[in-house]
Amino acid sequence: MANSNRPNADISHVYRGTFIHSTQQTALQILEDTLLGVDTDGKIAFIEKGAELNQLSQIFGFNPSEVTQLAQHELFMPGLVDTHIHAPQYCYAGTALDMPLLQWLNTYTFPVESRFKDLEFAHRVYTQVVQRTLRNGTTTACYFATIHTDASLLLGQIANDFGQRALVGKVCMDRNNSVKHYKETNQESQEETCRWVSTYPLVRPVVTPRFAPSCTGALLGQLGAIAKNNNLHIQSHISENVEEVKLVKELFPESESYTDVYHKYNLLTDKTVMAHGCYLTDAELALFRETGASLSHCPNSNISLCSGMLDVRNVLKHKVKLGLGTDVAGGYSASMLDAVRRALDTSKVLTIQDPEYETLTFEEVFRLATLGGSHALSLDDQTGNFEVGKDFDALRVNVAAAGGPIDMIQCEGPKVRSIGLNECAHISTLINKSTTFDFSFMLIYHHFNFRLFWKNS
Ligand SMILES: O=c1[nH]c(=O)c2nc[nH]c2[nH]1
Ligand SMILES: [Zn+2]
Repeated sequence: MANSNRPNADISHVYRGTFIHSTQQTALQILEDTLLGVDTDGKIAFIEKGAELNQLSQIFGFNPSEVTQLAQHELFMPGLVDTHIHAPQYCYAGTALDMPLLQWLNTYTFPVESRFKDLEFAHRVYTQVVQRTLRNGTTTACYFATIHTDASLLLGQIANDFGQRALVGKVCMDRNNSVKHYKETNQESQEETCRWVSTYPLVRPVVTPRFAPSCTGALLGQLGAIAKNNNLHIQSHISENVEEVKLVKELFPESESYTDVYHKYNLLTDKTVMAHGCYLTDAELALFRETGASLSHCPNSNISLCSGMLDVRNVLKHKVKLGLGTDVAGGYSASMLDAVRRALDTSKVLTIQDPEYETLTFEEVFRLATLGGSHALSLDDQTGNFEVGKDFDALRVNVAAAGGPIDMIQCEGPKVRSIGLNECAHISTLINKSTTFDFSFMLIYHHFNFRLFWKNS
């Protein structure tokens, strides 16, 4: 029995069945007939083989008859981590994808985001995006809100009330020549960011310069200082599209690169997550590695806005922390399952272009959507996989749910012990299972308390 267990823990729940997750060493580990104990704080107290039941029940003082046994077609996987999503943009997700980034922002995004001054409207959209992402299995989300502090506070409150682990950023921008009413003065942006970070005790506030083109150097510097003085997370966008990279060169001629702009203003730290990074050079990736900053790969958005394709293999080679993001509404789907599929598609397109290119495996992308995301957000001490001491932040997936999209097909021959993407696979596969979320799925999330959500919602 592993000596990392916590025998003094008060056990509130014990589960027995199949658990799948990633570790640093193994992209996908399938643990069959496994026992997992959760303490009264919602933390994992032990993970052991089913055969150890009697011994564990004595050590931890629980009754073996109270163990929850998963059915044959069920499993637990870690909650999905969306490292980059714009909550206000959920209201137009799936539309308005007919322009490249900078024109898209001016034409659609800024006018829509300016409406979030209206708290009633914000409440409606934010409730929907939190409910939808939870139903899709996203137990941790790193949100961009808008420039409006009160509406951003509301998003944090809503995520907290629904039990989603959320990092939320009040967007900062003191530069916007196209939609003039959707920007702040430098002073407002600074003062409102300070109000934002000091008001919210429950949800982690993130310092959020929208991206270099919408902030003056002065504001970037002030935000870097606020983050440093309060030890806060930072999020922004970087090197998403060619025109944007060119614009940054023009706006910040003194900087060596786009990455250097953020670095100069102390915005690259081990609590920074930057979305996209499609056009980062090796030298810029080395700077990410050096500073501990991470990237959020948002493949749906990159394709939908015709921005580019991230070379994930190269990012991993540079040992830069990497998670996946939906980037709603540049990405049209609020599902991390979709992000997994698009990440694989992009990797395969890179292989089509260059047959020598080492395509990502499904297992590697599963890890990006779970452990990789928690690592990218510096939350890997709390979530991302099933390790003793972490929160039991899990999805209980039932592939055989009545009315679900998966057909269970009995077949002769060797038992297939794998998970994958294909909705028509012989053996039900994990990612297929996750598409049953709306039908069958029970989300168990021990964040603040033990809670159970959406059984057969
Ligand atoms: O995909 C994106 N969505 C946005 O809202 C945004 N703002 C700056 N850069 C951005 N990229
Ligand atoms: Zn974005």
